[in-house]
Amino acid sequence: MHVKICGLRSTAAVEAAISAGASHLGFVFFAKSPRHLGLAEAAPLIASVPPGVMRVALTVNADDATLADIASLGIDMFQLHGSESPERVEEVRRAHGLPVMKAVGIAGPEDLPALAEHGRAADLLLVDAKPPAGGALPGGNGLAFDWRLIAGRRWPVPWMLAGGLTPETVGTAIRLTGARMVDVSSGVESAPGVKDPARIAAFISAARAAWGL
Ligand SMILES: O=C(O)c1ccccc1N[C@@H]1O[C@H](COP(=O)(O)O)[C@@H](O)[C@H]1O
Repeated sequence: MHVKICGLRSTAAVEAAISAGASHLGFVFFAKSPRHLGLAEAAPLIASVPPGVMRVALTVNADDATLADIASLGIDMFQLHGSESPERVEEVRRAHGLPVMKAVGIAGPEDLPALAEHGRAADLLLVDAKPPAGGALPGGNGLAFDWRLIAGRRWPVPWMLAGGLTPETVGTAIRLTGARMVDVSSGVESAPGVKDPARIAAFISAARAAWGL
């Protein structure tokens, strides 16, 4: 069961995600996001995560000094959510010795080749909706894409489905795409950056039901 709850900013939200059974917790290091954490805010949250739950640091086109500072907090994986090339993904994996999940935005069939390209460099793909042109955030917009575009497709590495998922839609998304891993941020919030424990529990329960667990 692989469910990532992203954009956690408080102890209560971290505890809610863990008690609901999340496998991955995401922490956002991107100043323009309502979910952004500074290093000092993130440190105690990351330290409170029990062994066995993956601590994922989301960054957007970050440089190596920034990535090193974040890695020093004790994370398990980077989620690169900017316009990083496959070469940059490979460089980050080597420089920081951590697995990398690369987000790829999908709006139409023309976006699908990027998944195969990044699948040759990343450890994991995050198949997300493409952000609106000129939008402030490259993700976390609560936008879904047409899941039929990826139905039955496979890539060289494992992949996680994201983009506008909610407790109400995640079951259909899993059934249509065959996703074995899902990721959510705004769909389990009561306001931007404020996680709702009841929606976190409902999301994980709906995903489990779709997987027959
Ligand atoms: O959550 C953010 O603020 C964010 C900022 C910059 C890049 C990515 C971000 N979030 C990620 O986007 C996807 C989809 O989010 P949503 O469920 O549609 O809100 C998710 O993986 C978040 O990790």
